Amino acid sequence: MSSKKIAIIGGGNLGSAIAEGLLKSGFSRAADITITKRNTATLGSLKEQGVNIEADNAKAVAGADVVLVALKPYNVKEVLAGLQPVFKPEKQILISVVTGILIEDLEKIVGGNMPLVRAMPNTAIAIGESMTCICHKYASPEHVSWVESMFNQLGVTVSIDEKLMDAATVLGACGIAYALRFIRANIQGGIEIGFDVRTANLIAAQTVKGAAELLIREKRHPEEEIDKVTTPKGCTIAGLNEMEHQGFSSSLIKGIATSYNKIVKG
Ligand SMILES: NC(=O)C1=CN([C@@H]2O[C@H](COP(=O)(O)OP(=O)(O)OC[C@H]3O[C@@H](n4cnc5c(N)ncnc54)[C@H](O)[C@@H]3O)[C@@H](O)[C@H]2O)C=CC1
Ligand SMILES: O=C(O)[C@@H]1CCC=N1
Repeated sequence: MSSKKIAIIGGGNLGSAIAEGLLKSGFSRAADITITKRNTATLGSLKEQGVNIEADNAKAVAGADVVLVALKPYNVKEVLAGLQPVFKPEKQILISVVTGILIEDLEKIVGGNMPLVRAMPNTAIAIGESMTCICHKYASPEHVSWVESMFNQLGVTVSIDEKLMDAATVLGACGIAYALRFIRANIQGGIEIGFDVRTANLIAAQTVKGAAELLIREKRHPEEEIDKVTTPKGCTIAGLNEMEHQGFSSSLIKGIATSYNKIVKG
């Protein structure tokens, strides 16, 4: 368990998920987490678990060892600029999970040589199953090790070059939505061929989990595992080929490129 005090600035979808994950993993005590939001009414569940709920960002930052920014990209610069006098560059670590905000942008806002970390987790962080990509500047090996140990408690972490951060946002963070849409389509198909929605949901989700675990645990390439399922003249290859005729892989690749272009071109 860490004794560092963590202030999460922006208690929305991701900020709340991170607080949930920190509590569930046992990495932080509830009393060591402060989460902020302008309207704190929606943070009741975290409050009940003992997390400090705060509307005043400056107060939260002043009492923190680690400041984790989970604001929307459009208001992050303004909010952080207002907090500049409260930051303690020599004592704090700043972690931003904000899409498209560069370390260079953070540096301009906070000033000084504050340890700066960009992290790109996904919403599975709430249950300790995030894929989190990180990069950093001005962070000592101890800082980096602490940040990695935090995100490792909340899933799997990989260090990447900052120029890949937008790609990480698409593949890792948006990827949760792509995977869920794939599962939803499976559920819809499952209902059409006879299952009730609950059973279809369970079968579709567990099957996707099993497929992912085959890659993660066995370190295999997907096609190697697909070959084991596709009986010659069988139903799997018939269905797979029909999916490809309808543009399955192509639509996913185009969707990924579209998400990426939305980040880099606006
Ligand atoms: N939702 C996701 O799956 C992921 C989101 N991100 C990034 O994380 C950031 C947050 O995303 P979400 O949580 O989805 O957005 P969100 O809109 O749910 O959360 C932002 C929160 O900040 C609060 N807020 C606005 N102004 C504030 C202020 N002055 N002080 C304190 N709180 C304030 C809002 O009320 C809101 O609850 C974004 O930059 C996004 O790009 C990154 C990875 C995954
Ligand atoms: O859609 C978005 O803009 C954010 C970034 C990653 C996930 N959600």
